[in-house]
This record gives sequence, C-alpha cells and structure tokens, in this order.
Amino acid sequence: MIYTVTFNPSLDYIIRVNHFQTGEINKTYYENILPGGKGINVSIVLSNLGHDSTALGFMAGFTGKEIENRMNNFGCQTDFIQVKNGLSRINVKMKSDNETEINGMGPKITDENIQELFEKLDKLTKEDILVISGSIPSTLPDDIYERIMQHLQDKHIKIIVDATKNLMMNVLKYKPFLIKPNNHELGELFDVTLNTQDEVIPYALKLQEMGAQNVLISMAGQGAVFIDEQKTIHKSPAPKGTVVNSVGAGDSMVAGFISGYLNSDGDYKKAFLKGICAGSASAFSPNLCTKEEVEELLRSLNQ
Ligand SMILES: Nc1ncnc2c1ncn2[C@@H]1O[C@H](COP(=O)(O)OP(=O)(O)OP(=O)(O)O)[C@@H](O)[C@H]1O
Ligand SMILES: O=P(O)(O)OC[C@@]1(O)O[C@H](CO)[C@@H](O)[C@@H]1O
Repeated sequence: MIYTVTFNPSLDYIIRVNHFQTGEINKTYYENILPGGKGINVSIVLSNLGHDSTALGFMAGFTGKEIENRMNNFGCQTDFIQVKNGLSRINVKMKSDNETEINGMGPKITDENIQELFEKLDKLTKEDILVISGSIPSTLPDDIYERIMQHLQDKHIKIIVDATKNLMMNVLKYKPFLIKPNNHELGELFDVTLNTQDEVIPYALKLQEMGAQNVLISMAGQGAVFIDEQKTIHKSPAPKGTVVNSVGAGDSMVAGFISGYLNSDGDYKKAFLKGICAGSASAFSPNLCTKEEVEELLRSLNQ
C-alpha cells in the first residue's frame, strides 16, 4: 500500500481576477475549490492513475470535513486524525497579472495527535511506500519529519520526502528513497541561484552524498533532472502545452514517478518520464491530471 502524510491539509480556493489591485475591491471571474495539501494531491493523482493509497494527516472543523468528503468523492481512501482546536486551512491561489498565494495557518496539533499518527505508521511494513510532504503548522516542532524517519528506520519502507529547508535537510541521514525539491528550493539550501539543468546537477549530487537514494529536481516549464541511486543522470525538457493551473504540478510529478516505478518494476527512466508528464499534465489542466492526459503527454515525449 502507498501512504501519504499531509500535516496541514487545505481547501485550495483557486480564483482568477482581472488586474488584481491591492487596497481595492476585486471581483473573481473564475472560482474552483479543490482539496489540497501536498500529500493529498499525491493521493488524488495516484488514484487517477489507478493506484490505491491511504491519505493520512490531520483534519479540523468544517473545512477538514469538506476536504475529506471531496477526497472520498475522488475515490481516495482516507484515515485522517481529527484535531479538536482550529480549522483545516483555506489556501487562496489567485491568478491575475501575477500568481499570488495566501496559505492559511492550520489547526493546533497536540502531542496526542502526533502519538496517534505514530500508531498508524507503526502498521506499515517494508512492502509499503510512504510519502511525507508539505509544510507543517507553526505549532509543530520542525524535527517532526526527522522523528518519523528515525522511528521507521529499521523497517526498510520506501520513504519519499517533498519538503523545504530543515524539514528536508534533516532527514537525509535516514536515507530517504526519493526527495523532490524544485530548483529554487535546492538553490536556497546552498545559498545559490540555479537556473539551468547543468547548474542543478552538482547540488543534486550533494544531496545524494548527504544520504538521499534518488534525487528528483523539478524545474517547472524547464522540465526536470533526476539522479538515480546508480548516479545515472537523467534530464528531460517538459512537454509543451498551455499552463492553466500549476498548483500541485510537483505533487503530480511525485505521484507519476511512483506510478511509473511500480508499473515498470523499478525502471527509473520510466518513473522519471511518467513523473514529468504527470506534472505537466496537471499544469495544463484546471484540475489534477487524469490517466489519459498523462498517457497523451508520454506519447508526445516519446515521438
Ligand atoms: N509551465 C510548465 N510547463 C510545462 N510543465 C510544467 C510547467 N510547470 C510545471 N510543469 C511540470 O511539473 C513538474 C513539477 O513542477 P514544479 O517544478 O513547478 O514543481 P513544484 O515547484 O514542486 O510545484 P508545486 O509546488 O506548484 O506543486 C515540472 O518538472 C514539469 O514537468
Ligand atoms: O504549505 P505547503 O504544504 O508547502 O503548501 C500547500 C500547498 O500550496 O501545496 C499544494 C501544491 O503543491 C497545494 O494544494 C497547497 O495549498
């Protein structure tokens, strides 16, 4: 089974506004509400691609209920922990002349809630894949990813981490199966600006030296670079298309990678290409990608 963990799920309120102006009343001309949060997006895309997964994480209040309802309507299995205080967040994603995001805070997660999560994670075995991704509410200590990895380290579970800064750096010593920062996040870790695929490679190799088994660096419209456990470097441009909504492109890439890996019995090239196509298919769609959209892009990349 594949499990995803989202510490701070959201309802993503996706809106478009003509020439947004601060300090004025602005009206939307397009609105969409989607369940969001990085692990949740991974679970939805996995389901679209034909893989079962269980989404774990913390939910609170009416927004939490709605996230769970919407996920179940997408055919996703959920096993969330109900948190008493606060609300699951609403994240505003506004497309106007620029793209602006306002992400909410999220509820207060207690030590007992964390204990419940560990009890659920204790049931995982070496046959399972675990995806831990996204930010954590400010009430949680920033060693929580590390604690999970440490707790599970002898179980040989394939763990995928998609997070930024310390959350990611501190787990490298536990040898995650895959990490997926984007080129900007990778640059931030080493205090450099990384614009091209060739500039990204030495820094991706550093993360591998620090412990990550496989390193996938997404570069939005510029495609991605992937260094597999044999140190083979894979590079690919992104498929061409019109970007409609890039929220969740990175999460779709993680789901596409897992799907390609499982369907090919561990062929990293196939996993990488399916990851890229899933990311781009989501960027080219108002919702997260469907299987048909991903397959169409895979055919275009192979031509
Ligand atoms: N503008 C685009 N054109 C084509 N493909 C795109 C575009 N944006 C994203 N993608 C595809 O999605 C993948 C992941 O995108 P990106 O690098 O933006 O991830 P991310 O920063 O983690 O995204 P997010 O946080 O929004 O989920 C890219 O490697 C690419 O394959
Ligand atoms: O606060 P985080 O976890 O960094 O980001 C949360 C978020 O922006 O990421 C997803 C897209 O990747 C959205 O569904 C969600 O709103």
